[in-house]
Amino acid sequence: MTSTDFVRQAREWLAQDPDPRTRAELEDVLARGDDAELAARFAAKLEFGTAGLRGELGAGPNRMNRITVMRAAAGLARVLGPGRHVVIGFDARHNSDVFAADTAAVLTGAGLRASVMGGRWPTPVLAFAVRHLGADAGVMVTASHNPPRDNGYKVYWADGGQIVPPIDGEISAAIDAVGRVDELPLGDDWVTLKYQDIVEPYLDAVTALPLGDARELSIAYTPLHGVGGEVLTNAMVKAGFPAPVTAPAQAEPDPDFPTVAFPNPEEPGAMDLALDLAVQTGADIVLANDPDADRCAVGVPLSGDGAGGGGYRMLTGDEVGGLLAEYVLAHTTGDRLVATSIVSSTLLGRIAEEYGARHAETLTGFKWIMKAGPGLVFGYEEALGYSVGSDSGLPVYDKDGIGAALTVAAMAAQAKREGRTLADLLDDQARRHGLHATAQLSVRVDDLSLITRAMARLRAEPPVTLAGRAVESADDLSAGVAGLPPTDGLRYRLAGQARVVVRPSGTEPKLKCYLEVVVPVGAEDEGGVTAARARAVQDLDAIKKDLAETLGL
Ligand SMILES: O=P([O-])(O)O[C@H]1O[C@H](COP(=O)(O)O)[C@@H](O)[C@H](O)[C@H]1O
Ligand SMILES: [Mg+2]
Repeated sequence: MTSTDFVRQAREWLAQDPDPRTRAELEDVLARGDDAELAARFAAKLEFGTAGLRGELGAGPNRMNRITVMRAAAGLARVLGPGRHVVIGFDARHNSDVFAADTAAVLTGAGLRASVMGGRWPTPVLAFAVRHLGADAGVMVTASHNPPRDNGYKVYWADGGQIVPPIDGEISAAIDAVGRVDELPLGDDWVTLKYQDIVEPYLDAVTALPLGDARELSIAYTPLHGVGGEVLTNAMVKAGFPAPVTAPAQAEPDPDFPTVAFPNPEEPGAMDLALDLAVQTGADIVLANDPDADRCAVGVPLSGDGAGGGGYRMLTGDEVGGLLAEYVLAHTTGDRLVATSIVSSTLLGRIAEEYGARHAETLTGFKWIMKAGPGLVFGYEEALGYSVGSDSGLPVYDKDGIGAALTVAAMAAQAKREGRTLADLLDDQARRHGLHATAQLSVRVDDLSLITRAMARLRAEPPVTLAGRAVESADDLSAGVAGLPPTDGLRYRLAGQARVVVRPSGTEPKLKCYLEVVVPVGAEDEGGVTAARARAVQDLDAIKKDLAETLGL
């Protein structure tokens, strides 16, 4: 396409854009004759990725804006049809409330029913609401943990899980068939859901999870400037825990996330304030939610006696996933399924076997984990996402940072009562199954083509060894392996039970490499778990270093 085509498209865009800010921005791009900027906005469009539509705010189909959102809502309306009921939630990001109202206006204008959250509540509240209200679909306006300039649109179906193929494709096709947004009929008769209509029932559901009866625990917490604070605190108090001490500078929702480079507990530095707070208050554990509170990060004291004076370390999502899996399996009965993604730890399979439960692996993304099969009582992924269930099933068919935080607190309080810590429970698991240690190498790029080229290079010249370990097998996930749908990714199995998966992120301009090593735990007089941990760190670092060189990014 030529720059003249993009100029024409930009003018058509301007003629229907209801937002004066994006109009002014696009007028400026046109006035400057910035062809590269026009192409970045008009040469592609946002597509449903790992977690719905997600992208930078701004004018054009490849950006999040009122037109993109109204078109998405119109597409959704066409697939669902008149009379159907959609629940809509939104976080505290720039324009999230406007996008939620636009969605409700388009849906009701098309003859559907819409219920809109009356406050900026967590994503799991929306996921819960879809099932609780018996709605046909849900929309959550959020870009989760992305930088402040981004926003996004998660779509849920009647089962309360995020959409997967073929429904996402049907909605995309319906979006493509939408004409001008200024010709869409708009309604204004939607229902506003109050706290007691939906957050209260959500709290009833998550506090009904098996949480034991130990409650003595001091928690340092941060919602990372997102929407988790109020609901998490209320959930903890309702369950009988002391209210967590929250990092004051990050307690209230703020779309600019001023104290962190990236509002993602996985990113370096994001947990600093919460970790400082834990040291000051001598907390037993550190908890964090990502800004839409569907993720949960956990930190534990470094010193063996559980006192915080020696500082804290953040657990990996796989460590928390392993602990939660065992907790859920110990508190449920019957034929149970636990699931994780292919980029997460293989330890889950071992734990499942120990408890006589079934185990499944899915593609990355909670939308897939929730579709793992019947009898699912627990799902998790390394990216700090967990859905915790009980004998009566899962309260939320998506990851739930609040339900996970409650369960982690219950586990930590029970351990504390027994004079132990979560770190001790991790050591127990390592002794039984070998130390399964995971790490991530993630490279952020400005130019997405660097990722495409790196993947192509790996396919053309697969590594033969990594950190001195032979690559025993290489799977190209784009061919669809082990019955999984095809996806862009490569999986290497290395000598000595190590594994590496490389894939482009579906939510951010990043290439992600997921590493796992399994280190046998020797006798205590040979150093036991401590020695195995030291060895795992060395092994993971060595693989990371070699991989970084191989990628050349
Ligand atoms: O943003 P969230 O918290 O919803 O999290 C989303 O993105 C994560 C990272 O995905 P990717 O590796 O493709 O960037 C996924 O693991 C997760 O399932 C998805 O819901
Ligand atoms: Mg999130």
